[in-house]
Amino acid sequence: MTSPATSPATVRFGTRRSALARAQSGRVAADFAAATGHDVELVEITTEGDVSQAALAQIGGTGVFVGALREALLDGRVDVAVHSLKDLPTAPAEGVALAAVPPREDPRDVLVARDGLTLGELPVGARVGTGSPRRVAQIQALGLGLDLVGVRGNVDTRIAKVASGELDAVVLARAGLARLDRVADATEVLDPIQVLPAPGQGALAVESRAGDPLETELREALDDPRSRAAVTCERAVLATLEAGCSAPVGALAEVVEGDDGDELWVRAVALSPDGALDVRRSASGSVTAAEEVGRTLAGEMLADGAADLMHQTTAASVTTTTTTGQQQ
Ligand SMILES: NCc1[nH]cc(CCC(=O)O)c1CC(=O)O
Repeated sequence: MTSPATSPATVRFGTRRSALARAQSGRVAADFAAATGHDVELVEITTEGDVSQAALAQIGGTGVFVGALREALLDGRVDVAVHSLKDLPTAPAEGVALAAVPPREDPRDVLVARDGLTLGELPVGARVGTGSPRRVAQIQALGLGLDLVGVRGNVDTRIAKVASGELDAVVLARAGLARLDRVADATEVLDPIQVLPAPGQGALAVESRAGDPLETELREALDDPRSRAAVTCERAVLATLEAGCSAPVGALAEVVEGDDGDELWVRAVALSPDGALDVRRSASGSVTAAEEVGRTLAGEMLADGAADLMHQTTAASVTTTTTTGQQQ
């Protein structure tokens, strides 16, 4: 996929340095090369999120992964930026076009546990690693008495904490394992009825400079309109809730065949950080109105008190359980 001599026609794909990012960008670049005949090249860009050991929340959320790649795109060091779509802030970026959303991987979360265990088989007090407030809240809500432990680091590092016995289990995106050929490490795929994935999980964002002729080429070669509609809907939920990528919000939209053609189905949840309270909603609508469907759904969730939930501290959630909660 890397061409030895850089000709003007070589399209440079920016990637973060992690194994997952390189696998994702490498696949997208290879697919683009196969579809168009362009020479392609991967260019590694180091981001603040890769070098900082601080908790992601303290350095501005997962948006830190995205900013450095976009900078490289805008100043011409690369022609295309590939991100995990769930890491993109919902606010649009000036000068940057979402040229393609390739076909999405299975968006669900998985458990990687010792001894092949499932969530329900883990004993009370078992140590389960995740750095995601969304996963923490939804797993706490199951009432299993698990001890949720914050973890950072790449997929390998997290799984290694189970192998070493430091943790009993970790929760990860199935898509990340799939892209690293490690799905076999998963001991349970978490049902979205219990744990809804992050908006955009399992999908990639392929960005170009806005108006660059490459934008059209990338769309034609790589874009999957159904995947794009689903993530557009999910991100509209997130944006309307005014929740960042680290908020305890899950959303999953799926395109299903209805009597009159494709239909969009979406489920969403907003939780208090401790999972004690939640607001859950679902809706269906036209694929062509994906953003509107998501916005309307989130509007209903806000009317049900979703904003208060997400910003609660643990103490506050205890005192307001009977008044604002919709525990289901
Ligand atoms: N939070 C970081 C991150 N960003 C994207 C993925 C996985 C791939 C994806 O969801 O598309 C992961 C790891 C994880 O959540 O396990």
